[in-house]
Amino acid sequence: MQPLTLKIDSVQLAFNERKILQDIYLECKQGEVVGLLGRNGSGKSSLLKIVFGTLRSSFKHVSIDGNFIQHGYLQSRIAYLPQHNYLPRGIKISRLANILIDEIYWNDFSNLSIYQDHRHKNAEQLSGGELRQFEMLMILYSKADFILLDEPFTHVTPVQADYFKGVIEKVAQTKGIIITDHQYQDVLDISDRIILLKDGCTKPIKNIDDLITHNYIGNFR
Ligand SMILES: Nc1ncnc2c1ncn2[C@@H]1O[C@H](COP(=O)(O)OP(=O)(O)OP(=O)(O)O)[C@@H](O)[C@H]1O
Repeated sequence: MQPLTLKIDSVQLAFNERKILQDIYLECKQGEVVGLLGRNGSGKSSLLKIVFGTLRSSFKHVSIDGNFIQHGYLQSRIAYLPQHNYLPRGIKISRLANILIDEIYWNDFSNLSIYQDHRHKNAEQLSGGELRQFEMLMILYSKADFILLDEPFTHVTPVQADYFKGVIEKVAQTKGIIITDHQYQDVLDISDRIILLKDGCTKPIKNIDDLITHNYIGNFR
């Protein structure tokens, strides 16, 4: 089957007449990881929420293979890992897993020691790091064609971040992934393409020098 393409175009967002997003163009195909970088407050989370459909913008064009998507969260087309915790507190991990995990990934997920050790617990009985691991894994192993990851490496140890990078690369064989995180080296490691969000506009980044030119990172060389 041909890989699907998620297209995000002409997003316009302002808060209290302050323009946040104004010239946005982003594409992601199943099979690729697109890294979205940008300074604090540049609008990365807002853009991901607009694509997912939980934040309204004055204009947007989001489509999958030409079919307009108003609410990405419907029909499991798009899954989104927000910065904050999202799993409901009072439901057992095993029950959530049964609902959220795609059957093709069930063996990968259910054999993980973290699942074996904690499946009988509710989310509120997990440590912050354990909860974040489950939230991340349940998004990555979900049925969605496209995955949006907002700061997946924040609050996790380097070893966990490396493990997540491996899972991202694995599921990206069949899914399209857009990832943003301030651990930019981790993002560079796994991304096929990098887009910088600056002054409300998306800018394709060709190499590390572009990130220096755009003042996203300093020139330490
Ligand atoms: N509900 C809101 N009302 C008013 N302003 C908002 C609202 N949500 C976000 N903003 C502002 O919009 C801008 C973009 O916020 P956003 O969270 O999208 O940035 P970000 O690039 O994800 O930042 P960070 O890297 O710090 O997480 C910020 O200046 C923020 O203060």
